[in-house]
Amino acid sequence: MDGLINNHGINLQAHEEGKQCIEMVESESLVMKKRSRAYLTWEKLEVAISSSDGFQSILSGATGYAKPGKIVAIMGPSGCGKSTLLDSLAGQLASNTRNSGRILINGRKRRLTYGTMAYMTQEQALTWTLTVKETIYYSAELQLPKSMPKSEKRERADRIIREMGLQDSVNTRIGGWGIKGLSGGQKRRVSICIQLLTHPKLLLLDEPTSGLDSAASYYVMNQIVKLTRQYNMTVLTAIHQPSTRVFGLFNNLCLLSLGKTIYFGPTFAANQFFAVNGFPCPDVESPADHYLMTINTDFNEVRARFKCELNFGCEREDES
Ligand SMILES: Nc1ncnc2c1ncn2[C@@H]1O[C@H](COP(=O)(O)OP(=O)(O)OP(=O)(O)O)[C@@H](O)[C@H]1O
Repeated sequence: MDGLINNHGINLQAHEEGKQCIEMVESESLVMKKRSRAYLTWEKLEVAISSSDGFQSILSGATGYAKPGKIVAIMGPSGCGKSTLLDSLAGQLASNTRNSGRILINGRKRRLTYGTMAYMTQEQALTWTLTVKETIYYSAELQLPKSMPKSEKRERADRIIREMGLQDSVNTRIGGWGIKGLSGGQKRRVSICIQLLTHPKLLLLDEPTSGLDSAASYYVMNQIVKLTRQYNMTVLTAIHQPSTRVFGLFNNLCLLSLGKTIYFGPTFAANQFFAVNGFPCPDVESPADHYLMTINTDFNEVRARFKCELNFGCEREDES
């Protein structure tokens, strides 16, 4: 890992990889070859909300990329802008916001439409009284094209149910208040199944493991990793305090704090990045927890050292 981070604290590998990714997707010939995949880049995203004093920034200069077959984890303290980043990428910002910046798919500005993108928000609603099978079959009926034969829709639904490990619960009701049904982890998996029905090239997940214990979180994320590779999907997921095992499943980390990118780069290099910049990671169970703790407790120091203005990394104030 030597040479990964220069003395400005810039994560060189991530920087290079990001530049290459942007160059690659902007090459027309490659776009043609890779058109069934989604290379996503976002540059200098700004989001502000209208308030009584004008506009207040909630996302500032966010830049990053995501590649097919890989998962980007978006992490950071509560309220740092994870959902806002996902909403921006999905083109689903609330009407009281103002935004700017560039979002490119395969090097081009385009609307993320049916079949290209699926977005599982935190408030995914399921109908308590339906069984798993009914839920997925109805969703397939609603989401898949009218021209697709019913038998094909059901085949696809059955396969996704198996892939998310729900085959033993197909006849169980979703459940809720007063109705016994699925566990929290199984409900999250049903929600993910619904998003996967259209075989999206780009999958955005907002806290797919919220409320789950570490074993259930690992199961859910591991299934997502397998499907990401199998279908060559481009996946971004916001996640809170993943265990070391879950953290190890991600390819890239986008760490936000107060709407700014503290780190963007490979998960394996995050530890070294923080160590080089004066925040050595002690021998803790979860390095991801350590980064978050650092940001939460030493926030002023982190802000003083990092200007957080550069793409794909941060620049140290004292060396710029
Ligand atoms: N449409 C909106 N109107 C007003 N405030 C908003 C809006 N969208 C986001 N915010 C504010 O912007 C900040 C970032 O919100 P966001 O939901 O992106 O954070 P988050 O990192 O996803 O938080 P959590 O981890 O708790 O889900 C919060 O302070 C939130 O209250």
